[in-house]
Amino acid sequence: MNVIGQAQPARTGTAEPGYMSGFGNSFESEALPGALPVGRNSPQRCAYGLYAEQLSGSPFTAPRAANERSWLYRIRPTVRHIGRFARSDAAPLWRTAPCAEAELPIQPLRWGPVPIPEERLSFLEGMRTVTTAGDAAAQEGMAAHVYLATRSMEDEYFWNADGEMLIVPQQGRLRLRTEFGVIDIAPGEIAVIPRGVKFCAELRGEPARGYVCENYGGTFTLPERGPIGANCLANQRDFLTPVAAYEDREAPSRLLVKWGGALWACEIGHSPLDVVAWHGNYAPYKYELRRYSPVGPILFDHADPSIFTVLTSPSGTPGTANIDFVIFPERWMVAEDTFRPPWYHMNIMSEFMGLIYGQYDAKPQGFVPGGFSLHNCMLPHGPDAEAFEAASAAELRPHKLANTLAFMFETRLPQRVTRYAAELETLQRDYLDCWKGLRKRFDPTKP
Ligand SMILES: O=C(O)Cc1cc(O)ccc1O
Ligand SMILES: [Fe+2]
Repeated sequence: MNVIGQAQPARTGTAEPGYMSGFGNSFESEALPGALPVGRNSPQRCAYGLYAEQLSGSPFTAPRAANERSWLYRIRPTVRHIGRFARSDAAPLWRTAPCAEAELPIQPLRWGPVPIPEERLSFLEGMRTVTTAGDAAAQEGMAAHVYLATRSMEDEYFWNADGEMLIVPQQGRLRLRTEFGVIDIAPGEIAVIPRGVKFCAELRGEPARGYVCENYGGTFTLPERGPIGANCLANQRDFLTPVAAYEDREAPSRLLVKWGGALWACEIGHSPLDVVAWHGNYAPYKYELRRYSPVGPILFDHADPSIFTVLTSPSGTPGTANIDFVIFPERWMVAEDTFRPPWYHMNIMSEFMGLIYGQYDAKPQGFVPGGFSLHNCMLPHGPDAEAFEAASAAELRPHKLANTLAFMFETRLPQRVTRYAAELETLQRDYLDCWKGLRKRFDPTKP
């Protein structure tokens, strides 16, 4: 589906969000009538004196299904949105793989939520890396971050050359002003900002906290549905991409770029969010996680959590994800003669989990909203003793797991913990004790 966005008057940092629906579409949108060239990408002279610029998210020669690019019609080309770059320490706790600065004993790890400080922190300044995996320069792997934001970015803009950013708010709403348009997100929603797309993050009310998966590898896409068919899980039409909205703003501004694991900054005299029209399939989007239609066991057994995959970042090996973004949403539990919570598990993939709200069935205590856990490659995990006892004794009536939303960033690559995470006060040094109560129950005389 292609939708031409509503024409919007020229505005300066005040545009309200408007969206087009679909996933991976060839979208087109213009904020001024006729700004988008018709039937061509590079006219000799663009309307309104705009410059044409292509943004390539895949190599030119990527197969059609994985080929991603957009054409942007803008007030200035990006070469005029940069100046003399100098290293910046604006995000001192942001780390990039490979990063081997800390060593914790191998074991399952869990942290309580990081308190939001009084200090004024922008979305970038408040980025704290918890784990890194792979190698950003090899374009594989990921980093899991927590962000804490107590102020809006003002006349500050950012692009990430190292990866795309999947933003998972846990508390507080954000307005993301991007080159492609404006996206609002709140807890329960996610947004994806592709690699190279300029944006700034503003608070919409209370201070914000959430998680970010920085994806160095293949861009997130929808998983195959296989025998599930054409519907359910994350449906394409529920993904929303913003309509064009530009800023024609002349003001002393700072542009920050994360490139090669380092943060760089330069001073510029205007907003780089100056795209008046654009078309293509490489663009930011948002998604309301409550729209996810879960499919699961309706007679017996607990299916692999891959049935709850929202987005997947492919690696070169089919079926082996660079990252799976998986959620554990509200759902009915109906399986008969079944231990319903997650089973005990060891996995070649490495599992970073977070909780947006509610309670997670395998960990009724200790895993709290805003907290996170890491069950790394081939390290055991599973329901705590309390969850095991309750699930083993429960009367198996249909039961709704309501008001709960946990998620997992699962990667084929082991995740290394940063020094920040290793030294974090909320690291639960007694995490292993949650399984202590799993006493020996074996009795060879009682089949
Ligand atoms: O709880 C976890 O750590 C994740 C998880 C979920 C699930 O449904 C099955 C196995 C598993 O490890
Ligand atoms: Fe697991």
